Amino acid sequence: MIRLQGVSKTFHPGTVNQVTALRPVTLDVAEGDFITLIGGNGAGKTTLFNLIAGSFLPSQGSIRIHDRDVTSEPEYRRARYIGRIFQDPLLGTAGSMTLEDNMMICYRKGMRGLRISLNRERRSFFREQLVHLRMGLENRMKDNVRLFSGGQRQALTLLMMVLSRPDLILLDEHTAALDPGNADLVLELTRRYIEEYGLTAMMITHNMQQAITCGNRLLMMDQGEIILDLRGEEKRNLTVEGLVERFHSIRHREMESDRARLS
Ligand SMILES: Nc1ncnc2c1ncn2[C@@H]1O[C@H](COP(=O)(O)OP(=O)(O)OP(=O)(O)O)[C@@H](O)[C@H]1O
Repeated sequence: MIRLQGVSKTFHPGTVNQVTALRPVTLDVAEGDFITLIGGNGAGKTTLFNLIAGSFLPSQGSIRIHDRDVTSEPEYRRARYIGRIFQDPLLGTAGSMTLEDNMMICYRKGMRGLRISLNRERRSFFREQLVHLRMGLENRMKDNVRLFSGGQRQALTLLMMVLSRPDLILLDEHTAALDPGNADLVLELTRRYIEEYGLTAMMITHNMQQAITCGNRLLMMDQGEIILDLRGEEKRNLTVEGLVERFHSIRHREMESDRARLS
């Protein structure tokens, strides 16, 4: 479904500020893959997401999605079929609009631009979807979203993204800014939606246990390279200690200081 061929990114090339954020990466993502992505600070995870989402152009290489070369397609066009959720729960919803209007925008996007309006039938469909969040939001459809908590907004962002029926979802530490209760809830919803709708997803996390338990494939990055790509039995049998050892045997050094945070 996605093919990155020799994709790299160097910022400020030829200057004293030159940074190689991503060394040439070749990666195939299959339809229905749920990939967890881990790695220390500055490993290149967000850069990889930015390149897939089209936030900037690669220095080298090509990106194909559904067999179409999208290497130079701008971000706003890719946003039609790529959904992205960030750490900041305020980014995914429009705070000054009502909950039902927020949902309608995404629903319309999922209908690929069909001119549809918010009627009784759709309101009741939205209400039904909100009941599944178990946050009581089905009774607050006329409230402005800015009144909601971070956890409620992130759960809503997730639901709205599903309504927009993206081909690929990019989750950039989307539970990291939430309190533990809400983080668990949003993660559980994420897993449920991905499974129920057969979504293709990539999720950056700093939590190694989460990376091991979620998804069907795990990538580990370090210094702009993908150093591990595990799936199937190999992924299922992973432990946090095993992963730390794999890192050590590949890189011949300890995992950086955030090892505690990683585990
Ligand atoms: N726009 C930019 N300009 C210059 N350097 C950048 C830019 N974006 C990222 N970098 C650098 O590229 C490297 C990789 O950064 P990236 O954000 O992809 O890492 P990451 O794995 O997501 O890290 P973290 O877990 O800390 O968010 C870092 O050295 C970073 O400082």
